[in-house]
Amino acid sequence: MSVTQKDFENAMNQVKLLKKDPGNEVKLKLYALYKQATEGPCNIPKPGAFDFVNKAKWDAWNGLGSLPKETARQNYVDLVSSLSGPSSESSSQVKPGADSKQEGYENLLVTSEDRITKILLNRPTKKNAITTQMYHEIMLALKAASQDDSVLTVLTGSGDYYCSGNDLTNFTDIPPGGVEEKAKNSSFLLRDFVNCFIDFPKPLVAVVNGPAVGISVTILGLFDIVYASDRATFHTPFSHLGQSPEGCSSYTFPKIMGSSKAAEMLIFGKKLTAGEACAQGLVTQVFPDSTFQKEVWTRLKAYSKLPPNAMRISKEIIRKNEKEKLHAVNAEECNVLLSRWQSDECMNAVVNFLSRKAKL
Ligand SMILES: CCCCCCCCCCC/C=C/C(=O)SCCNC(=O)CCNC(=O)[C@H](O)C(C)(C)COP(=O)(O)OP(=O)(O)OC[C@H]1O[C@@H](n2cnc3c(N)ncnc32)[C@H](O)[C@@H]1OP(=O)(O)O
Repeated sequence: MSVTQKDFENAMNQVKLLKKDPGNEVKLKLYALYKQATEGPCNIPKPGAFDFVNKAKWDAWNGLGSLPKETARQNYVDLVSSLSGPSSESSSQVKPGADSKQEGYENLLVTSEDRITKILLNRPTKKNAITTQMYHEIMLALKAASQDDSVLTVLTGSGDYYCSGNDLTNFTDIPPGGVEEKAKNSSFLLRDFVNCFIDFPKPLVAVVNGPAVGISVTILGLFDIVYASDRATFHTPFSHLGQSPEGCSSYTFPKIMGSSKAAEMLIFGKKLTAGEACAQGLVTQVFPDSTFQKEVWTRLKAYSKLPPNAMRISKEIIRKNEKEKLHAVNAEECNVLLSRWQSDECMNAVVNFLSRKAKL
């Protein structure tokens, strides 16, 4: 059976999550098959003999001759699946059942207990900032949660923050194709990431244990319930960063809180307290920090005993008329960001953040 584009994309994600370095020879094979599958036969001039790395890559790609794109795609998927050990499989195929902890994630802790799958952002020393790898891990965890035995899925953070948004060092890892290639890849990644939230089939709950920034705030409009500690704040400093709204917030926020309140957050970067966010409808309920975990989990355990099919079907009927619109909004936001990320305003803001400690 021939592989689909989705299988190919999944395989690309799996490669990023490989626990063990597969070695240079395999990496060259993967590179060559990827290029052949996406661009066809080698179409670039042979690098000079002393440009060792690019010459090795060119040899590997050129060596595939006129192998059809479809076959290259198939071979790529087969090669990745032969490399994926049991730990990387466990990230996409969650083991159903209670009290299980899923291995295979670097910066997430995913557990299933009492019919609730909890996805914990687990990078507290960096305030749970989301690296490129974490975007992939969260997508895999959501996919697994959508297929496991749980009836509710929870996203929460470890340490004092819920999440400080996109890890700004994601801007520094520029590939040989330059900023433009990086921006393009990031735009696809962001689109896929947000799509996972739009399409998530089970009730999705955010347990906002502390301050939330950027994308961790905007996607809240795609959750079914948002519980917040009274320590939490909600901040979307997009203009300060030379960026623009994502996570469908350009559509969900005006709908939830009205256009002028949404503008204060999304254009002017007004930071809301948990109480304010609740008054605006972004947060379902605020709890005192001292009893937050106990009260929230007691509530969620009670909800998890409700009939799962009824909950899933109710979610579906509540959301289904909006889905097409949300996908279109997501695609447009990602497209706008593609050029924002290449702007001087954005680059300067990122450089300022990354160099701030050096200035102290
Ligand atoms: C070319 C195109 C590439 C594009 C790639 C994009 C990919 C998809 C993008 C999706 C769109 C998302 C947008 C957003 O989320 S915008 C919001 C981004 N986040 C921020 O601007 C927050 C930045 N952080 C802060 O302002 C402060 O750190 C914070 C207020 C959160 C906490 O301050 P505090 O003083 O309490 O603590 P520290 O600053 O000392 O933080 C502790 C350590 O954590 C590191 N940290 C925190 N947040 C981030 C972050 N977002 N990115 C990277 N690193 C972060 C911080 O540097 C400290 O680290 P060190 O101890 O090592 O210095």
